[in-house]
Amino acid sequence: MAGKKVLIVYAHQEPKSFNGSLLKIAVEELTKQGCSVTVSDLYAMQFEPRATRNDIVGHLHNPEAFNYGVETWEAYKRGGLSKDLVEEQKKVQEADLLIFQFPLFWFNMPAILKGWMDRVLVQGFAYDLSKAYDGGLLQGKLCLFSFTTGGSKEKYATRGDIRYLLWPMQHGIMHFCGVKVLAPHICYAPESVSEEKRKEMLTAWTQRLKTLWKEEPIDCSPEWYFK
Ligand SMILES: Cc1cc2nc3c(=O)[nH]c(=O)nc-3n(C[C@H](O)[C@H](O)[C@H](O)COP(=O)(O)OP(=O)(O)OC[C@H]3O[C@@H](n4cnc5c(N)ncnc54)[C@H](O)[C@@H]3O)c2cc1C
Ligand SMILES: [Zn+2]
Repeated sequence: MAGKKVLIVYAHQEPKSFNGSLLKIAVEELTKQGCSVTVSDLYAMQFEPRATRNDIVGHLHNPEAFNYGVETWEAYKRGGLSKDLVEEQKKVQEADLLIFQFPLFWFNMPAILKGWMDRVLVQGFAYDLSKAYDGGLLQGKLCLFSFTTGGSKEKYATRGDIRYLLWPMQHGIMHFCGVKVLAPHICYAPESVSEEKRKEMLTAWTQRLKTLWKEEPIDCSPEWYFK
């Protein structure tokens, strides 16, 4: 929808990859709609995934025993987070929609993207003690997890519901921060299917993006994942 701001957090090393093609489609289609699109290309940025002392500029709240959660919360309040974190938080703050684009690694997101979650979604910025889930500090935003797998759709269907692995990402992270969750977009086994099928999957993503702003978020409750 024209005027909407979208942040795509992208975790693939290779622009010619299938994930790279999905990213390109999203940038082109959303830009065509009049959205302003920002991409955090984590590998290209050499994004630091480790949550360390380096994320705090200046003095520590408690130099005797380092506690990452407490230190980043305190640093956020006094404007003492490292520059790369402040930049990512600004992008999140401005966005109406966050799209995460990645290949599934060990039933989860790649470490570089998990590191983005660990470091950017700081207490005080994304949530607070009494402000979590529907009351999270990133209320009013939408998110969408778009990922590819190695395993086929059929294998995932027989081995159990893929929704289980969405629980920590969608509910544990995004819903916790108050973000509403759109249905995930999963491209199964792009390495194994035919060229024709790959093209079909790319077209389906373009088509979905065309009506994305009309979608209702999922009911991100335990029932959606484990019923
Ligand atoms: C550490 C690790 C852990 C993993 N864990 C899991 C796991 O738990 N579960 C699981 O299911 N999988 C797992 N995988 C597999 C992984 O999820 C897949 O390898 C990945 O999702 C494939 O996506 P890709 O973008 O890298 O594919 P690519 O190999 O980049 O792309 C597939 C094919 O699409 C082609 N292509 C790219 N763009 C286009 C285009 N525009 N038109 C047509 N063709 C195109 C490419 O040339 C390539 O031939 C794991 C992999 C690793 C490395
Ligand atoms: Zn939820």
